[in-house]
Amino acid sequence: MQQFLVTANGPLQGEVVISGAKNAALPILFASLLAEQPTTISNVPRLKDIETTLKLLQLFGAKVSHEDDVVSVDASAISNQFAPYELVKTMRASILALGPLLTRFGQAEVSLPGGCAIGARPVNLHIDGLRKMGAEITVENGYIKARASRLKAAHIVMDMVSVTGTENLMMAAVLADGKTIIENAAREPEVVDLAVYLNSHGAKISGAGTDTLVIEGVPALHGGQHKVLPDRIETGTFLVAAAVTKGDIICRNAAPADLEVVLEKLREAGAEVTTGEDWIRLNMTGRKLNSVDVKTVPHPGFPTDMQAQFTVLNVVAEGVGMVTETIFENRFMHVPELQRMGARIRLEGNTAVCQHSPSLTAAQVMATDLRASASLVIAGLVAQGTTVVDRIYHIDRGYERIEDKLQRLGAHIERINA
Ligand SMILES: CC(=O)N[C@H]1[C@@H](OP(=O)(O)OP(=O)(O)OC[C@H]2O[C@@H](n3ccc(=O)[nH]c3=O)[C@H](O)[C@@H]2O)O[C@H](CO)[C@@H](O)[C@@H]1O
Ligand SMILES: C=C(OP(=O)(O)O)C(=O)O
Repeated sequence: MQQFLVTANGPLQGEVVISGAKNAALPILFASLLAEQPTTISNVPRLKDIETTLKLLQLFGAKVSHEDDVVSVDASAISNQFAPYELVKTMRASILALGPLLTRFGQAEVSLPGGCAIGARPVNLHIDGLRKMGAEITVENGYIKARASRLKAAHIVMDMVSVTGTENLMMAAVLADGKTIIENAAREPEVVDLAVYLNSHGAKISGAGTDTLVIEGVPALHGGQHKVLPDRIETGTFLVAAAVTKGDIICRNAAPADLEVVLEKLREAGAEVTTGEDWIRLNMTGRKLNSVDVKTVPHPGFPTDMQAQFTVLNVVAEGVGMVTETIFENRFMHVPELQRMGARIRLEGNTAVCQHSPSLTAAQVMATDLRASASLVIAGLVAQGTTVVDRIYHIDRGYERIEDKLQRLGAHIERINA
């Protein structure tokens, strides 16, 4: 089992290159199952979830090559449509195999997914939408079994905004017979990137980035190329780390437009934030960090995947900051761990009331999910002593070489085999 040892070493300074977005690369890799010719995807981050996805694609019979940040997939000869529990259990996004396999091959059997244990995370919206498109679906022994000779277009109004739910139904609709309309669709940049990928391979999707998607079914997708958009959550995580250490960093290969609300909150917290087309600079030198209230909502609101990092920001900042989580019912697992480091946080329902905690002290803490682990590393950057973060396999699901990137910014962080 690996651990991180993190010791405070003053302000983060320098430049960090942002990787491609995990939550865009994963759906796009599953979308490659729809194409009858080879597809090449670049700016793919090197992450555990990506490795798992590539294994799944190979299991289905796709030919896959992966060099640096470029993945090529040839899904012309898929031989089976079965996604087993052993691979699917670690990764939420594996549910995204369902739509593409079902719509192209008329059948799919996919284990119910794992991923971050931040709530119940049902997949009823995925199943209901596919049923509306004519699929016969049963859920037995932890597996979703779906069949349909050819999916039919439908008018789907989603009960809740769901990112992967929208993505699954959009992918299914691409090869369905007729024009599908998805209302109350997710507007996240990663949904837009998936639509761009699909359209560049022959799909006919309009409305991506709004809450209504219109998808004109086509008989087949062809090959092509795509570059994955930058990871806005990785970017935001480094910016918060710079803010709490009173640092001055530049994130390169970033997408400032996808992070507007987070950048606004960082400015409200007292940071000087400047942006160019593909870079963001955060300068906190000699400035006072103030607490900020945040409430998680679907895009373009404040992202739930930045909530844990802002919880730490509020503990370090002057004042009292309220962090309200409205998307997931169990996304405060970082709070008890931060409390062990001296953080003054009180949970009131779905709000964490974060008080300025004059001195955080190092402790052995346990990563419970991806962004919770990132928040513990950030806390370690300002705590007195050496923080030991356990179970860092969670962080490896979503951050590419986080310790190398932090080290280059001057942080003292080391990966050890415990
Ligand atoms: C791989 C990926 O892209 N993961 C992201 C995706 O997760 P994911 O797509 O799983 O999250 P959703 O947007 O689906 O979840 C939003 C809410 O809807 C609920 N829900 C969802 C589907 C469903 O069928 N029924 C249902 O009730 C969920 O339990 C949750 O309360 O969006 C989340 C919200 O921005 C992010 O935190 C995750 O990082
Ligand atoms: C919750 C997350 O991931 P997943 O949906 O893959 O569990 C995340 O990226 O913060």
